[in-house]
Order: sequence, then C-alpha cells, then structure tokens
Amino acid sequence: MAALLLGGVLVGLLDRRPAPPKGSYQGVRDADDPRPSPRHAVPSGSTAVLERPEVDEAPAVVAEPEPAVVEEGETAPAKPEYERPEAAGSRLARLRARLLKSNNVFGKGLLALLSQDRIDDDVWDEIEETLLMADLGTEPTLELVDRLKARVTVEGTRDPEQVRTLLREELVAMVDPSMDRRLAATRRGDRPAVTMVVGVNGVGKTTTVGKLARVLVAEDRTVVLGAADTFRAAAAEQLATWGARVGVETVRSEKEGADPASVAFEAVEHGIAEGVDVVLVDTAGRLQNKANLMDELGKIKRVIEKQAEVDEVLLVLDATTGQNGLTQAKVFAEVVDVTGIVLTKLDGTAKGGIVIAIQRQLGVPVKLIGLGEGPDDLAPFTAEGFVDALLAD
Ligand SMILES: Nc1nc2c(ncn2[C@@H]2O[C@H](COP(=O)(O)OP(=O)(O)OP(=O)(O)O)[C@@H](O)[C@H]2O)c(=O)[nH]1
Repeated sequence: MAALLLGGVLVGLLDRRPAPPKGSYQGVRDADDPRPSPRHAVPSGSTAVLERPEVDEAPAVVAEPEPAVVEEGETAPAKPEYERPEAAGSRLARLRARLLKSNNVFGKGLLALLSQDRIDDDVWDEIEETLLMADLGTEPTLELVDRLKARVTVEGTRDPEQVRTLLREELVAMVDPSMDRRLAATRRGDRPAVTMVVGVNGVGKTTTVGKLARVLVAEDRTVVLGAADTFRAAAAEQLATWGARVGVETVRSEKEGADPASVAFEAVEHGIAEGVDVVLVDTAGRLQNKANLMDELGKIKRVIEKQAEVDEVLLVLDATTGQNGLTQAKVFAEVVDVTGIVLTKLDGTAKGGIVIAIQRQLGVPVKLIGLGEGPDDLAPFTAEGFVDALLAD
C-alpha cells in the first residue's frame, strides 16, 4: 500500500543540484518593472528578501548529519543539521489511527449497521443519517444508500468481512480513485513547477505550505518558498521557520503589506535562478469580497506567469467548518482555477464525508489531507488509503 500511495502522488526523481551560492539575495522591483541586469545588482529599498537558512551551504536534500571529529579542547564547528521529513508514502498509513478515531462513527458505525441480521427501513434511515452527519451531502448520500441497497439485496450477505468488502468498494468508488492526485513537482524544461496555495486565513494555509515543503523535500525535490501572504506579518516569519528546518529558502517581504504579486514574482525568479524543482507561493486570500480576492489572486497569477506557468493552485480548506468550507471552496473556484484541494484538520472532525462532498462540488481532487499539528502530519491522499483508514479495526 505504501508503494501505491507514493506512486500515486509524485512522479520522477530529483536530479541533485549544487547548493545555492552564499550571501543574501535582495530584490527590489515592483512586479511590473523590467528585469534588472545583472540579475541581483539592484538598488536599495528592497521589497523582498531571501530568508536563507543560516548555514554555509543550503543542501536541498537532507543528509544524516555526520558525527564531527573533534580534538580534545576543541569546539565542534557549526554544521548544518536539517530535519529529515518522513517519507510521503508512509504518512497516511501512519496517521490512519487518527482518522479512524475521529471518524469512528462514519466507518465503524456503517459497518455495524450493515452487518445487522435484518436491515429494515429504520436501519437504512440510520445509514442515511450517518452519511449525512459525516457531511457527505444529500446527493452522494442518496446515491450511496441506493447502491448499498442494491448490492445487499442481490448479494444478501451479512457476513462481516463481506460487508466490509462491499462497503469498501462502494466508498472507494464514491471517493473516485480515477482522479489524478499527483502534485506538480517536476520541472518543465528550465522552469520550476509553480504552486500557488490559496485559502482563507485560519484554515492552516501557512502551516500547510510548510508541511508541503517537507513532503517535497522527503521526495528529494528542491524547493523555494514565496511568502506572498504579506497581510499578516507573522505569516512570513512562520513560513521562513518552516523552510529553515529542512534547508528550504524563503523569499519574503521586509515590509508589512508589501505587494504580494511582487514577492511571488521574486520567489519564482529566485527559484528559476537556483534551478529548483518547485516554488510554493503562500497567499493571503482574505475573503472580504470576491472582487478583492479576484484582483489579488488574479494579479499574483498573472505576474508569476511573466516568468513561469502556474502549474498548480491548491485550495486549503478546514474540514471542521462543514458547510462553510463548501461555500469558501465555491468562491475560490470562481476566482482561480483550483487544481487540487488540501483538507486540513481531518483529525479534529467526524465529518470525513466532506472529502466526497467537496470533490463533487468542485470536480477537483483532494490531493493532501492534514491529520494533526505535527510537521509531518500532512499526507498525500488516495481513495483506497482513506477508505481503508476509515474502516480499519
Ligand atoms: N489538528 C490540526 N491542526 C492543524 C492542521 N493544520 C493546521 N493546523 C493548525 O491550525 C492552526 C492555524 O494554522 P495556520 O497555518 O497559522 O493557518 P492560517 O491562518 O491559514 O495561515 P495564514 O493564512 O497565514 O493566516 C495552527 O495552530 C495549526 O497548527 C491539521 O491538519 N490538524
């Protein structure tokens, strides 16, 4: 199963690139200004700086720190020690207990109901209620109940293992294993893959960008982060801290309220210069009104696309917000072309059905799920892995 999870998520292998040069990069242009030459010889008054991990070199691939050889009376030289993030493939399997715990009623409840000797109308009503309570949504609930009814009638089985198999098949079909859940993580020619991460504040967006950088580093991808959420000053700091832990650089603004498109531009520019695989751009996406959001995200995208295509727009949604999350999803989908959903805080809700509801609403796959506050508690999503975790013993 680990192989399945891994294979479904990221393709290709990273070619190891030389470490970026020393020194700090200063960028100053407005996003619409012409490109300076030579590249980094720019006047003062910078809008974006590169938060370079404070080490002699910044290896994009994490190596086990070698034990330093120290003579008696000597102090060991400072050595870069980055964290080694957990491999992407094993994450969902590791986190299944958390998913099962929070979604116990959904998975186990359904199994128990379907395993009863006699499934009368009352039991079907209870099944329907269980699905609705799990935020599956009315239409998918009715569809699933119809399919289960048809199969139980035809197969007439109450054997727990057969019931489990039947329910597993039907839930996997609802989650739709045919959706392409791979992340854009491979360079296109001489350009990095560019991912914009959007969503309202508080959903776990900045945390998700940090965790996603770790997923990519675990897959031997080189990454640059762009802190284009210039609305909340602490967000850039938070992001740079995430990056520094795994040797990933963050391009950020020195000024609160700086032009987010400009920061995004410079992050991508830096990613191109450094030859990294992926540039992840965090955005603010305040939802006061749709026109503002459209202006801001539209501008960031347009400006990035002066240099490289935006390959992925990941929408982060908080699974605990239920219907509110669906409304947010709709607004964002009207503003940008969302290519994937990251559903955070699934560990804190019994409403795992939201995965199906959101995919149905947007026609876009859930690509990653957040299952805790730990740095590696973001897992690549697969239909089978998710359903197995819901129905696990
Ligand atoms: N339990 C749990 N908590 C999470 C998960 N993802 C994020 N969080 C927590 O959610 C809180 C908010 O996270 P942030 O990344 O700051 O959220 P954000 O407000 O969207 O980021 P900004 O857009 O920069 O404001 C933090 O305490 C995170 O640790 C998750 O999957 N599970």
